[in-house]
Amino acid sequence: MTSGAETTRGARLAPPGPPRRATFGLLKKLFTDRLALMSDSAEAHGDVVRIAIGPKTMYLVNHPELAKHVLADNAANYHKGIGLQEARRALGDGLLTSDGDVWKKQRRTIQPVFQPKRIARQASVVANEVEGLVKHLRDTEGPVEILHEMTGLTLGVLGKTLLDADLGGFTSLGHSFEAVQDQAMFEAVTLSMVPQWAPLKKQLRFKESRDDLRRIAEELVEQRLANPIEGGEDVLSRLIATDGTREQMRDELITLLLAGHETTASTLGWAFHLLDEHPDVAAKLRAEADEVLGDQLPTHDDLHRLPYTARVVEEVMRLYPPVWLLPRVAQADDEIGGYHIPAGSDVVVVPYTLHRHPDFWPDPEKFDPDRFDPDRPSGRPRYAYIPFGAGPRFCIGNSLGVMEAVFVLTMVLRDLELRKLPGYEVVPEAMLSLRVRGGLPMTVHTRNRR
Ligand code: HEM
Repeated sequence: MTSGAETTRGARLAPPGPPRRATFGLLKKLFTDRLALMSDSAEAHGDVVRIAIGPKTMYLVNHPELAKHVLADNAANYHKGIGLQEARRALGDGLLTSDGDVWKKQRRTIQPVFQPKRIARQASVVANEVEGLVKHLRDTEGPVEILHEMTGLTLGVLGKTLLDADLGGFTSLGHSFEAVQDQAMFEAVTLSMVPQWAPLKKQLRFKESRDDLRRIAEELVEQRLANPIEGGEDVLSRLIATDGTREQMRDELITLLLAGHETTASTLGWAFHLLDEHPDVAAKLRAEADEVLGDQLPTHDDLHRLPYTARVVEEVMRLYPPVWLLPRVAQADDEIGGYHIPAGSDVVVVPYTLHRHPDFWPDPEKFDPDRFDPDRPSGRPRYAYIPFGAGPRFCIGNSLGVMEAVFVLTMVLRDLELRKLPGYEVVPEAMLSLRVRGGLPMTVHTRNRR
């Protein structure tokens, strides 16, 4: 049968999608170009696409109203899916990967750490960390690898803001997280058909990295147990106060560090790439930084006074949403957009295609921060833009991530000029998060401000 709708369970229709005989081509794309797989499927088959590859059938969701159905209205019917299930081997039952009552209890425990007032109080901590980064970049001779720098920064910020701890000594953290993610994605794209005991280099690297993360998390827990903070509001203090097992505390810590660092670091990597490509946007952002910051560090109140920088961050996350797909598994039969979705199906909401849906985004490939100008009414539905997800699983750290990204861009552009190495090709790599393949080397020049 071709791309037209097929019939399952009597008269109820399955969504359109590539025919079964396309399996080989689909597998190849799944392995080598997952973004093209998503975009081409949406273009060819529309807002709900059925993709059958070998034993797996996935349903891709590319429309705001249907995303709302899966993520919010009928969220109880959907548990976490492809990629995240595999990541569970390293993350255990932390907030990102758990479901049901385990997730609810953990969310209640962690939520207070992310209360807006508490995050606002962390603004000076974030600004100080970014100031350290700017100094370091200024003092570095030769090109810097920007993604590596952003990873160091975002981990440092998480340590200080969430854990009240200095992660500077744990230099392997960034690499270990990368290895764990690589393996989760590898298992997802090979449809978990390669046994975990197979002595592949990737798998060995995964085990070493997982052990490294566990060792670091356990050390942090032990340190805090030995030196408790009376009435501490940080994640470690809260986890300890709720009497979780050491294993739960360890898994939750690993989860928060993973969820909180790579997403923000990727956003910043893409931002520096796009600003390099669009000097007019960089000039506007810089003018705002000069006017609002002067020679000072930004404060939480300044966030409202940096609207253009905030729009740049929003537009970066539209084009390159760090979490480019939101995988779920249907617990019971459902209907999405009039199509039948059997229980047990993999349903994947795709922010990458939603954010480029031609019905909601004119000239979708264009980098245009002013799309988010509140004076330019867009008529866009709320769920056309979901970089932080939606519904009960909405990102817990969104305001911290945005504050960090805005502070980095405003402070770095005020003081420095970063330029991509001539001829360096920037290629997206769609892993658990959407990053720049092979990193982003840039040269750093001190800016003459007056
Ligand atoms: C630009 C930065 C960020 C982006 C784009 C982002 C994006 C997301 C998205 C899309 C989800 C939903 C995943 C799903 O529904 O399957 C999510 C969940 C989550 N994020 Fe973020 N995130 C960012 C920053 C952060 C930060 C700074 C933290 C802090 C630790 C964090 C912690 C989490 C956690 C723990 C979850 C799971 C929440 C739950 O299921 O209850 N994120 N994030």
